[in-house]
Amino acid sequence: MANAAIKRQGIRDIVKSPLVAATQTNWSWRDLITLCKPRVVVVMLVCALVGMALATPTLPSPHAVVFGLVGIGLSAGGAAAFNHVVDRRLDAMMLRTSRRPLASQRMPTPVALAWAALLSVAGIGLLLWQVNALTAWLTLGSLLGYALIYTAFLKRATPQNIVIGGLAGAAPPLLGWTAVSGQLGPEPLLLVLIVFAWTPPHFWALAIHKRDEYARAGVPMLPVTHGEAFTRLQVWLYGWLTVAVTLLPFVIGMSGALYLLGVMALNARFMVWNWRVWRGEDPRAPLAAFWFSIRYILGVFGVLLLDHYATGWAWG
Ligand code: HEM
Ligand SMILES: CC(C)=CCC/C(C)=C/CC/C(C)=C/COP(=O)(O)OP(=O)(O)O
Repeated sequence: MANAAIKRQGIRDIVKSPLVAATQTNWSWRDLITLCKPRVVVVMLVCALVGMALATPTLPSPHAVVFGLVGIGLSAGGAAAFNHVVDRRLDAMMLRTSRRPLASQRMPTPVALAWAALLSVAGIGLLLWQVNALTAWLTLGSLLGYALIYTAFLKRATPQNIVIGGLAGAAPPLLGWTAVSGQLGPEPLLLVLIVFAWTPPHFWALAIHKRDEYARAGVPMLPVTHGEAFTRLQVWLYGWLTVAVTLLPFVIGMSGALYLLGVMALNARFMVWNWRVWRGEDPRAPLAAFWFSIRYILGVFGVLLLDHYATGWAWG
């Protein structure tokens, strides 16, 4: 009886082998959207839009805004789809990611690969054709930075993976800025620095909550390699770094008093959550801090935008 069960299991394994799975077609069009990590990309596009607005004292040209956002969005979606392809086996080992189209084997890998390539070529091509070469090459750098350097190498190699890889995710405000102005400058680099400093508290809060899953899958995230207490301290310290960096737009005169007030209120709540993570007394704090971090980054870019136009109108 036991032998028969083992045989049936074996047959199930053969049926589910990668070769057979590659011919499965029970995926839907919605899976193509899932591959793009749409909610992450939308927040990135908000950051890019703020970069566009801040690049000029007047309103940015609708042409640069529309083609810039579509090009950056397609490229980021393509990068995310490549991440699903590269990580498909790893994603299958973690509950949070196991239902993804490739991890669950409901979509053949070549379909996802073709989709990732199509989005990426369309995105970079559109930026080259309708926006400018600088934005196209910087976007390509971010795409490769996330899809290749972070996903295929850093993620599996070092607990500093998200710190270094965070540079690719932090690029959108700079991409928005160059799409409108065609040039680099200290201001857009400061916007990148804000997202860059925010990434560790954003991600490590979640990684603390998902520590056991990462450990089982063998991914060297900081709570796995250096323990939970050390990671909680890092969330607290990078939280302070983020606070310091978010004050710089006011310090260098890029943003006004409205920004300062807004960002101080956001920083206070952000640090309350990071403090709760650091203390480690509330087991729900890391996940709550992770979700707040998303509202926080939207809030920071929201007040940057509000301040830019409010100050502009006040000056007439
Ligand atoms: C290397 C840098 C980053 C890492 C490692 C990271 C990691 C993660 C992870 C693991 C999740 C959970 C995803 C899920 O369960 O579906 C997540 C969610 C999220 N991240 Fe990040 N992130 C990074 C950068 C960013 C950036 C730059 C932004 C936007 C500016 C961002 C915005 C979001 C949003 C909006 C969500 C929620 C998605 C949802 O609701 O499903 N992340 N991040
Ligand atoms: C062109 C451009 C702007 C590119 C940026 C691309 C992009 C969508 C970056 C997202 C950052 C992110 C969610 C990382 C998590 O990856 P993970 O693999 O560690 O998380 P997972 O386990 O949820 O897949």
